[in-house]
Amino acid sequence: MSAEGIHKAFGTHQVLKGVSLDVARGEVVTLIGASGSGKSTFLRCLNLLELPQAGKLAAGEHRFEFGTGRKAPDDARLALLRRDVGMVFQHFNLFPHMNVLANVTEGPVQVKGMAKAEANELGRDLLDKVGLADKADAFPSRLSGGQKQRVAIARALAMKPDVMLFDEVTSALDPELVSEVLAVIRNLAAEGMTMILVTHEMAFAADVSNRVGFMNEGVMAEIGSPDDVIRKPRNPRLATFLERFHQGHG
Ligand SMILES: Nc1ncnc2c1ncn2[C@@H]1O[C@H](COP(=O)(O)OP(=O)(O)OP(=O)(O)O)[C@@H](O)[C@H]1O
Repeated sequence: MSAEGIHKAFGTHQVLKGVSLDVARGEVVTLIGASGSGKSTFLRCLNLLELPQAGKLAAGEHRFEFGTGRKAPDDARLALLRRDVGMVFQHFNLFPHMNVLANVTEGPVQVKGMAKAEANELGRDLLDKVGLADKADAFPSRLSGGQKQRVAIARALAMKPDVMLFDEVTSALDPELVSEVLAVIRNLAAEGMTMILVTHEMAFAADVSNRVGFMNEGVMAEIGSPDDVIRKPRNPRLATFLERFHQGHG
């Protein structure tokens, strides 16, 4: 998928100042940067949870262009895009009144009209994939945060997206639960899923990403291999960010 020249302002606050990103099929790209640099906003622009004021977006056969005088895309087009560009959030937002399997099958049944039996089979396969085969009948309130987040990942995968967006999906978890969620993402990467992640897990980012982008004050200040961006940064702002980061997470 690709985004070109994405601009986004909230009121007078220009949060994204022309951000571009091209992600190849099967590629894993991680976005890092200080709090407020625009990482989440950019990610949300990639499936149009936020509508940019200017820029272009292309994902599979979906094409959008934003700018003065252009009409906002209608809900039907947005829904079609979001089928193909799945997203997992910091907070899992599971349906509390549905068991785990129903949470996973809700999308395929309601949005895609998949037959219940087929959806259940798909849902069980996906729960198996995220290590929760034995939790199909459990309700979300009985799960740990790490388990909830793995259900949320299975739910997003149930739509068979071409691209997955992960927005700080381990930030709300107790430290001991982080690795089980990262392991699921790592497996998806190994299977060739195209993914764009925002994370503060720097070692994980260095390990799993094909490329890492450093966002600073609403621009993509640097993008390159994990070696160039995380391990041997040359950009002084990036070096300062990483130094502060390591001090804070020492
Ligand atoms: N819906 C909104 N309305 C107004 N301002 C917003 C909105 N969403 C984000 N912002 C502002 O945009 C700026 C960038 O936020 P964003 O969440 O994209 O940053 P971030 O780099 O992801 O930071 P963090 O690492 O803290 O999540 C912040 O100043 C934030 O307050």
